[in-house]
Amino acid sequence: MVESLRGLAAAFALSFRADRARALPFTILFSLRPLTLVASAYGLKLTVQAIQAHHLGSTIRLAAVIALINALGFAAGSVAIRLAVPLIEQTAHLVDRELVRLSTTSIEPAERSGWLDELDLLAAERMHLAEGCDVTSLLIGAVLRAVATGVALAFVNPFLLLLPLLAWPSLAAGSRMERLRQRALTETAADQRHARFLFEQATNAGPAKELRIYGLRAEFRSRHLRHLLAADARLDRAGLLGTAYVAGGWLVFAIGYAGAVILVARQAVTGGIGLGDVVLTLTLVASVSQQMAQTVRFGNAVDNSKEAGTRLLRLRARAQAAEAAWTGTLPAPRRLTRGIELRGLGYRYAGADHDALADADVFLPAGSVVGVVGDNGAGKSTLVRLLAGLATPTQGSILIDGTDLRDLDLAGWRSRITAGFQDFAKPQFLLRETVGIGDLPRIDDTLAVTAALRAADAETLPDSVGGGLDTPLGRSFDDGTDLSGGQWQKLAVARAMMHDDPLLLLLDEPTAAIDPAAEQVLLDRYAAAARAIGKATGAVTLLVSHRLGSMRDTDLILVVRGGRIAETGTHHELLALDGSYAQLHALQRQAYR
Ligand SMILES: Nc1ncnc2c1ncn2[C@@H]1O[C@H](COP(=O)(O)OP(=O)(O)OP(=O)(O)O)[C@@H](O)[C@H]1O
Repeated sequence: MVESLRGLAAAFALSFRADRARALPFTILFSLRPLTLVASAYGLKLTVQAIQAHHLGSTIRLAAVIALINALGFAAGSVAIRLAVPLIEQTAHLVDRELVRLSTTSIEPAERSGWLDELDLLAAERMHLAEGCDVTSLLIGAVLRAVATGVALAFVNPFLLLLPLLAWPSLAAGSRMERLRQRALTETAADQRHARFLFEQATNAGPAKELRIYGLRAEFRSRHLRHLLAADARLDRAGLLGTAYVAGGWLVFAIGYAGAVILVARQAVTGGIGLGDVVLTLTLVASVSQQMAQTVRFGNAVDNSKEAGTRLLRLRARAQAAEAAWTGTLPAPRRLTRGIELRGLGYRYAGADHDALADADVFLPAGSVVGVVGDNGAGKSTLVRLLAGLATPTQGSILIDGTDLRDLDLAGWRSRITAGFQDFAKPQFLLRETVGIGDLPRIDDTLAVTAALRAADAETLPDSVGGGLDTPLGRSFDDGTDLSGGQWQKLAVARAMMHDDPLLLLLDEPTAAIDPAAEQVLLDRYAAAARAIGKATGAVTLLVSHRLGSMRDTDLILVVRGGRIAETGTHHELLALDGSYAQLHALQRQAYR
């Protein structure tokens, strides 16, 4: 209960953060507006009494006051609605910014798939968060109206106070219905995610090609449908059960409503109350039922916002906990003098039954270029993630010139890393920015961008795309130029060359999309640049690759197998060892002969 109220408060607070100037008057107007209905019913009672007493002056004055109250209520309602639209839009923008922030937390929570499911659900519920202020004001208004109605009815007959209580089951049923729906949504998140990924694969130009060639359209359609149907069936079951609860709740209220009308009619006939009280009671009782119908309808909206707000708080807490695991504050060294040591290093993903990396003990000397090879799933990318501080070790440690990486300030360490990945980003920016973001302060430094492009064997790219460095890249621009996979990857490598004083250069399969001739040129240039940087700052370069040809000139090679570092040495030492590296090397030589 407390947790879900905190969720609603979090959703409510978002609107105040997004647009306080609109949120405050909106909340006041929308919350107080329902009170005008109770005030108007009370005015009606006084008017009937004035008519019965034949006071024309009082009757006219009271009628004028009722008209004024109603006009105020109407005006408050229309101003609030005008404020609501831009307020919800502004809040939705803030929610989007928060979603981007959460999905790019500096350290990923270890349980990544659960984390991604929650993020997906929150993205789908973004409008429930954006409407947090709307529904909270509605709730405050409903509570104020219920209290005022209760007080007015209690003066007529204290038993009438039971009526709002009898409305409770239908409210509780509405909220139960929403909880059932939310549980069903959480339980079907995996099916919905599968369905969405299959849909994206089928509708995305690149992957859709394979679907056509392999005749997979029917297979994809049936798998997509299977996941959708599984999710729908579970949601339908929750919907049916919820509807049964709500119908039961309404039945209880209908019985109470009939009882209230009979009670007041009896009291009036026996002379217990006057006509004014009858009018007051019937107006308020009718309005209670109307309010209940509205509250059940909007009760779902309140529950939706509560759920979305609770999910937001949960995700914030998980992101915070993951980031809090990194407590270091020491600045990164200006240069590496000794190197990087992996001491008993290991990592196990949350929920996994085995270590992705275990007992890694190896020293990477300052200024060296280190190659990492191994089968798919051996643990190479996990090592890269640990070195980049994207995840924290679950075993052992990484020592940077003798200092535990976790004792270093994360942002400071990251500012001294460059990285190029196989699954590189395709930012929809100008060409110069696509490279320049590798070192944000120098995003517009033409000389630095050009040098980085040269180091990535991409110096001719700006001219070949036609618009030079200022060419907009990507399909999100009207006049944007899309690049080939290899061209995008060269820009990712160029980004990794923007920094001029890194301590660690990470390249995880940086040339997978690049043709062999261009790959050799790129790796030669990259290695030359990396060695120059290594001389200046003692930087260690880590190159993950399946192509052993690119390992020949490295200073040290780590062969990773089944999450362990199985062999270490130079290319020649490993060939002489005649182990798995030598076997792989022989295999690749045969393949390329
Ligand atoms: N997010 C994750 N959650 C759970 N397990 C994961 C996750 N990412 C990777 N793993 C597991 O960790 C192990 C090591 O994966 P890793 O990505 O480090 O391998 P890799 O050597 O880089 O493989 P590849 O050459 O295919 O890129 C694998 O068994 C993989 O299934």
